[in-house]
Amino acid sequence: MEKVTEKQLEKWVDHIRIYANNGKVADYIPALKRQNPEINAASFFHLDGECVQAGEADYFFTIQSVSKVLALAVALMNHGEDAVFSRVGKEPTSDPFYSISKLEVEKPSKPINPMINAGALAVTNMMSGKTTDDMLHEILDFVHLLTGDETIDYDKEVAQSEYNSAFLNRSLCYFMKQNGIITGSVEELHDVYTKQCAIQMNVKQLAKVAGIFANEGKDIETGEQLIPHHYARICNTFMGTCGMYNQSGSFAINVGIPAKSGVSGVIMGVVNDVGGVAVFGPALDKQGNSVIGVKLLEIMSRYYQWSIF
Ligand SMILES: NC(=O)CC[C@H](N)C(=O)O
Repeated sequence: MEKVTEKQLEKWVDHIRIYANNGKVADYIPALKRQNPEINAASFFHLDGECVQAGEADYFFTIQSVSKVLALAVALMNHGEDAVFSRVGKEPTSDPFYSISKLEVEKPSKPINPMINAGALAVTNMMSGKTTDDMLHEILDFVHLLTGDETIDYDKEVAQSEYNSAFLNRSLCYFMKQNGIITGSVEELHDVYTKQCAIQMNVKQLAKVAGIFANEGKDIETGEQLIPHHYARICNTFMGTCGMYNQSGSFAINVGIPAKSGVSGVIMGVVNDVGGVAVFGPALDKQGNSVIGVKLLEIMSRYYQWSIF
């Protein structure tokens, strides 16, 4: 298969810039509203270790919902499949990521999957640490392990801004607490969740993380199994079926790779046995996915024939 070259990537990133006009920066988290819609960046991490990038590849953004995949991997490694899936389902949904409706109608009342907010909150509630700091560090330590970069931290301003305004997410938690899906303090859970969403990375670091999911959970340089293969597969499957929220179906048709987006405007994509891709551009479509991110992945998938279908 032809390799992704920096020259080609630069050409595409330049070409898709204009599509940012079709979207809107997320504004329900006040600190995200300030993001510049013109910024865009992309990176591809090949499984032979070569990393190419284009645009503002050193720009740090918060990973937001991409953290849902990482927390899920940690929860699976800590507790195993049965425990995790006793608290969260495995099915896709046509509801938006912040929806509460299925919690009320589904019996038993567990969140439909771990890629929507309710499911992710239930997963974060499974971190083993005793204090909120320990819980956050389980996720951060995992990010450090995958990237090999211990300087990665969270953006305090974005975390605080979401913490101050996340009333809908609190409602999801109270609903789940009433139904025995989560335990403990809702405020403490929010403290951890908003900080995990505010973990800061650039596209190069995130493309490397995606590369590990594309490499059966193994470190790209050393081959060390960082995530058990079966759990990496579960994460990839969730990305493939639910990672783009209620756009996962059309994304599967148009792109056809496991991917996870976040409302900051990031998308992480997994090209199995080939490499990991990360794209950033803060203007979002109606479903909350980066407009230029989706566009770029459509172009790349078509050109390199990445679709798994
Ligand atoms: N789609 C997203 O990226 C959502 C993440 C965001 N922190 C929230 O919970 O609303």
